[in-house]
Amino acid sequence: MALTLRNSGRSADSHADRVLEVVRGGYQEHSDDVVTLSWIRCLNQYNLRPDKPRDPAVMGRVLLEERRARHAAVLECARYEMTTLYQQLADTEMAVLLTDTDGVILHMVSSPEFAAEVGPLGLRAGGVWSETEAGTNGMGTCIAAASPVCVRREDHFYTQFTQLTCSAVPVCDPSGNVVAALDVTSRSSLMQQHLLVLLAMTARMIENRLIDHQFRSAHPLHFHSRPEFVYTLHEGKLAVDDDGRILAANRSALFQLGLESMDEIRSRRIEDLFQTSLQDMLQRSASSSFHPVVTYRTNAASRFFAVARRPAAAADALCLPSSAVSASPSAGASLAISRSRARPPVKRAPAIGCVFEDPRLVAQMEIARRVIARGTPVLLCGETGSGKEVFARSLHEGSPQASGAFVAINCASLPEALIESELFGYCAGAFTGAQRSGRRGKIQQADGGTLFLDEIADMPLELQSRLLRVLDERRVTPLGTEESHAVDFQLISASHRHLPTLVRDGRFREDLYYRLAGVEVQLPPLRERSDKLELIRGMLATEGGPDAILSAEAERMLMAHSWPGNVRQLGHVLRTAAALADGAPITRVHLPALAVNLHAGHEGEHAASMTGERAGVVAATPPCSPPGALHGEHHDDAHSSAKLNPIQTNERQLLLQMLEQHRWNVSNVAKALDISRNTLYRKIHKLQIEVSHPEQGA
Ligand SMILES: Nc1ncnc2c1ncn2[C@@H]1O[C@H](COP(=O)(O)OP(=O)(O)OP(=O)(O)O)[C@@H](O)[C@H]1O
Repeated sequence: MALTLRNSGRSADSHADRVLEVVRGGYQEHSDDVVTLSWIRCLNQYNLRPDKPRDPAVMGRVLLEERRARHAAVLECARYEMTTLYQQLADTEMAVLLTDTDGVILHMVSSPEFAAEVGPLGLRAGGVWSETEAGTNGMGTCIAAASPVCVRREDHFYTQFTQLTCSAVPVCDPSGNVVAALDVTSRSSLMQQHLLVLLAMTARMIENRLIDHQFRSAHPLHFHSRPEFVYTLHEGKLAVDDDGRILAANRSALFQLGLESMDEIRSRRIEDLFQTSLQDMLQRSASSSFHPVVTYRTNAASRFFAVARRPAAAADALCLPSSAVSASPSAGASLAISRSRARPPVKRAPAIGCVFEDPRLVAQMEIARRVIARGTPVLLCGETGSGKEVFARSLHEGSPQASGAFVAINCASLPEALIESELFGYCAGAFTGAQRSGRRGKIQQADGGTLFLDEIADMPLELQSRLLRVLDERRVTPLGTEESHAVDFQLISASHRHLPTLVRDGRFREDLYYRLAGVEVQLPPLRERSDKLELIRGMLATEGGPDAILSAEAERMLMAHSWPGNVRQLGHVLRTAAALADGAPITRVHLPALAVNLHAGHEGEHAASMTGERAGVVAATPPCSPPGALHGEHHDDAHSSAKLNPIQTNERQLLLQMLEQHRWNVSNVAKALDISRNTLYRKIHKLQIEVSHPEQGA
């Protein structure tokens, strides 16, 4: 009943009246609705009045820094995960926030524009969002209720926050106590269920990192009832001392062992839980190259797959290169290592003949450069031959690790059995046929540089979990040895297949997908690139030699072709044409493969784009413009977006795409984006989009 009234827009004149009516109307007695309970606390316990809003409370710099120092461990473990979450959500009108248990914002990730908009509300570092200060809100209510919450617009206690929607989850320390709230606050109230799942996953990653961070001198023990879940976010994780006593456990460990709280597991021995000892587990794990080994629950038939390892601190002392040791004296070494080596980005000209002038590509490159410099992995998607590897090399060359190696591995071209040793390397005598001296794997070769995993969709499932672990821990363990090595590399992966579909079909790990796709770059197929002419001319010089000349007719044919094989096919055609012309200008007779297509005209274009769709290509690049006025819009688009910054250019493309999808009906687009028409018009104006199309059905 309270819930119905709370959500009703008709039964009270204003938001504040509605809050008062729900709380005082006697609906609260049997309510277990988290928001109603929070309203009751605000009014009855904290004496807040929804009709008397307070000025936002914001902590001064000195006090904030003191707090940050006190919460240094959780902050260090959360920063990277928060940035990754922000990039995955890819919404400029939202912020990812972390508060301590007093509701003080310790860290916030958002666009500068959104930060400027919400700063006056107190949504910034130092802002105090406890329920006692800010009434019902995502962060404060999550802490008060010690559970995940979603506080949509009118769920807020104070009217001034009803433009925002917040979802938040608690983050626990290795003792199981709530130490922080992780929150996403945005203008949109859509997809909150989905968001809560992502937030919970991010909180689990932070909690797992906290265990590693706090118990570096303990043996980590990873386990799950299914072997493929070991080394993933779903694994049970224990920290065990030299005597086999359990010091800490993550939530999954408690759940799988059927225990309720940390108190039930702390100080128990491995033998109390499993039919094995720590020493036995360490030995068997080492001889299986750290693939999970079978063990059973003590006094029960439940079977688990587990791996035990030496403490990270001991392994560091043995394996870290001296530069890394001296650069990271703190306990958080594995996190500090990658930052300690950061070098300023090296600006290099792209390789000769490498053309990237399409504004979308330029914007994508700019974004990719920025994130890879901060250690975030980049996933390149695009049709075969669209230039993913060329893009990856170019990205590496302009990155802080450009002086390191660019190490590429094609997961589709290696036999499954070889990928593992190629990636992780092996020590002397690891298996029959291994080189006597052992071999450094590609991951170690990429240390200090960039690892490029091409056709990542073809990586076998078992290896996906090992790769995930390397990415989480930034350490690699070659086959046949127990010693792990700290590694610091930039990761770029690529696929022409639609990874979310493979995830849905259970053929690709979801957690690895999210790990790889820190930022997802969609490379447009050649037929959609606005720099096609520059590419043709640039590639003619590399493929045909400096003397190769194109006749106007040949250039027209090349421009009109639909290029199902993309840039690679263009290269072949130009090479063949230059050889056939033998120094004379290239004409129609030197392009026999294209002659048919010229007459086929638009049919060819359409067929090609359909082929792309059938092959499961993600439609994140704008579809080919429909004929007529909209076509003109796209040409204009390329021209005017040159004045925008890369993020705005990207935003503009997305908005154009939506406007086209909704046949330029601004009202429908505003509805789909869950913003007002005025806000949308302001955006359209800011992003220099000309709306010459009359609204249809508005
Ligand atoms: N921007 C570019 N400028 C010049 N040449 C390019 C460009 N992009 C791609 N090429 C050429 O096109 C060919 C294919 O490029 P690349 O191997 O990067 O494509 P890919 O998308 O990685 O292909 P696959 O999906 O088959 O791995 C290469 O020979 C490369 O030289």
